[in-house]
Amino acid sequence: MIQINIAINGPTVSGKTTVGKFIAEKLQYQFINTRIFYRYLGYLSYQQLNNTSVYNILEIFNNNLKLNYSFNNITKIINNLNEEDYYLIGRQGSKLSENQDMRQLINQHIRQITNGKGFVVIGRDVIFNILPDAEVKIVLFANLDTRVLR
Ligand SMILES: Nc1ncnc2c1ncn2[C@@H]1O[C@H](COP(=O)(O)OP(=O)(O)OP(=O)(O)O)[C@@H](O)[C@H]1O
Ligand SMILES: Nc1ccn([C@@H]2O[C@H](COP(=O)(O)O)[C@@H](O)[C@H]2O)c(=O)n1
Repeated sequence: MIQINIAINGPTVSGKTTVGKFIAEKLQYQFINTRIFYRYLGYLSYQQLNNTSVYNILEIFNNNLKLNYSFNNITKIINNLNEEDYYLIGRQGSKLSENQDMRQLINQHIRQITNGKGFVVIGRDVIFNILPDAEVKIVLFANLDTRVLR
């Protein structure tokens, strides 16, 4: 069967993960949440004794990705962190995500992974920046009150 890529955008708590995983399971596609790569940047930065030197982290990140650190490997590392570390690397990832070189590297990496099709990719900038050529694009919306209740 022909495979495609499906990109899902939407604000926080709009249901991207729930819907994305559901679709991926139904179609037997692979699921990618782009945030994992930003958290991984934060993780590497912490491993380097909180060294936020952008080009140092960028090089390590690039080398690790070349060593086939797949989305699943990275997800395992991140999901095994305790709550405090998970929070800290999120903040660090957020800081580093302001760097355009970092964003380009992550975006390129995601494009490479998904080149063979058969992926559901969720995140803030998936539709417009990462996979503008995805065959199916979904923008999820839930109003603020609903999202707060969730
Ligand atoms: N259609 C829905 N109706 C009710 N609750 C929902 C619905 N979709 C998702 N939820 C609930 O809302 C919460 C957030 O959902 P989800 O993690 O899928 O959102 P998200 O957009 O991926 O969020 P984030 O970007 O913050 O990670 C979860 O507790 C989920 O069970
Ligand atoms: N597509 C994305 C995803 C994430 N980020 C940045 O990473 C930080 C960590 O992600 P969380 O969704 O887990 O908070 C986040 O704060 C963003 O700064 C991004 O830039 N683009």
